[in-house]
Parts: sequence; structure tokens; C-alpha cells
Amino acid sequence: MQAVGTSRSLTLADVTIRLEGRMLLSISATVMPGEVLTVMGPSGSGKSTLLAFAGGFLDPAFDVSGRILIGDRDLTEIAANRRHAGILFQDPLLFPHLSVGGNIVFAIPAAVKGHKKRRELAEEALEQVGLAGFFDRDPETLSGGQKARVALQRVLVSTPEFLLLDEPFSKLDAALRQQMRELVFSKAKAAGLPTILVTHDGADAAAAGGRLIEVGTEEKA
Ligand SMILES: Nc1ncnc2c1ncn2[C@@H]1O[C@H](COP(=O)(O)OP(=O)(O)OP(=O)(O)O)[C@@H](O)[C@H]1O
Repeated sequence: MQAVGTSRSLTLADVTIRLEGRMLLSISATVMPGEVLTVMGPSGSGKSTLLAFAGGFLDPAFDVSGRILIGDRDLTEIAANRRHAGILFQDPLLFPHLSVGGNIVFAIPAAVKGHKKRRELAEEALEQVGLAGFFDRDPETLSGGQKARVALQRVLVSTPEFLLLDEPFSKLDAALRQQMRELVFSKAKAAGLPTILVTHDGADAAAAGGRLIEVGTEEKA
């Protein structure tokens, strides 16, 4: 199963993030379908908080203004579970109580009915990333790279409308990092998903091939 993608752009409209009265970050950008927008900046400049705002899981400690839209649909007041965001973090965060396949089946939308059909889709998703036959494995027995691929497919089978990537490659060794970059960006592009990538690694930005916005590089009032 491939992520459906909607060929709709993602817009961050005049988003400002403040913490305890201090401006951390301000950004306005439209990310086109299949485009990866990279956001870089110093530690503590609010990059993860920006993704939390976009994903709808912002900590109330932050004072945020601005809006997020997918196409012309305003998501700002929409609950996280209804935003259709696909999110990858540094850690794959696989559910340890589910098998590898169970992790994927869990993410397939409920509209896809039938145990057999759901299992087939999960098996196909695993096969696409070189993990045929891994359905019944315990996630704890997988290597870091294998876990990362399961996490990616778990996101894509959920048919997200956009991707939020928070340093998803930083814990992989150099060779795997390059492979995962290629895999993630090629799938995001193929599915037409607007993607925001937060990273400290310029090589991630180069591989993403899209625009780069640097935040937190100047004093802000
Ligand atoms: N729940 C919270 N309550 C108060 N302050 C917080 C909370 N979460 C994060 N912060 C602070 O908000 C600031 C922005 O954090 P954020 O994680 O968005 O930065 P970042 O740019 O992603 O940093 P890094 O590059 O180190 O991951 C930091 O100073 C952080 O300490």
C-alpha cells in the first residue's frame, strides 16, 4: 500500500512561537506536494515545537500564533488524530507489545476492512523495504535500520496528507543514514506528500533537495 497523497500543499501562515514571552521562531512557508522543506537552526530554537504545532500536539507552555493549512483546509484547530500527519522521530518508537506486522496493521486506516486484506497490505509494505518475512518478528529483534524502515512504512500505510520529520536519520550510522534518506525522500516525493524536515545535518538538507529555512539565527524581539 502506498500513501495516497492528496497533491495538496502544506502552508505555515505567519507562525510565531514564543516561550515565556521570548520569541523563539517565526516562519511562513508553503510546501508543495512532494517537496521537502528543511528547517535548520540552533538547539532550543523551537524546531521540534514547530513540528508539534503542525502535528497538533503542542505543549500548552508555548504561545503560538499563526495557522497551518493543507490545501485550503485549515488544520489549526483540528485534533491531532484528524490531521493525517505522518510523523517520524529520531527513535522509531515501534510498539513493543505488537509484532513488526502488527505495528503496520495498526496504522492501516479502519476503512480498510478485513483481517486478511489488512495483513496482505502490511506484508506488501514490509516487502517494499526489504523486510519480506518479518511480519511475525518481535520489533526488539530488529536492527536500527530495520526498525527505521518499519517506522517509515507504518507512517506511509496510514495514508498521511503530509510528513513531519524530526531528525529521523540522526541515530543511524553513516551508510544506513544515506540509504534511509534516499528511501524516505523518494517515497515522500512519489506519494506527493509535502514534507517538513527538521535536522542539524546539512547532508540531510542536501539529500532532501528542497528549500532550506534557517531559524533562530538572529536576535528576535
Ligand atoms: N514542555 C516544555 N515546557 C517549557 N519549555 C519547553 C518545553 N519543551 C521544550 N521547551 C523549551 O523550548 C525551547 C524549544 O525547544 P525545541 O525542542 O522546540 O527546540 P529545538 O530547536 O527542536 O531543539 P533541538 O535542536 O535541541 O532539538 C527549548 O529551550 C526547550 O528547552
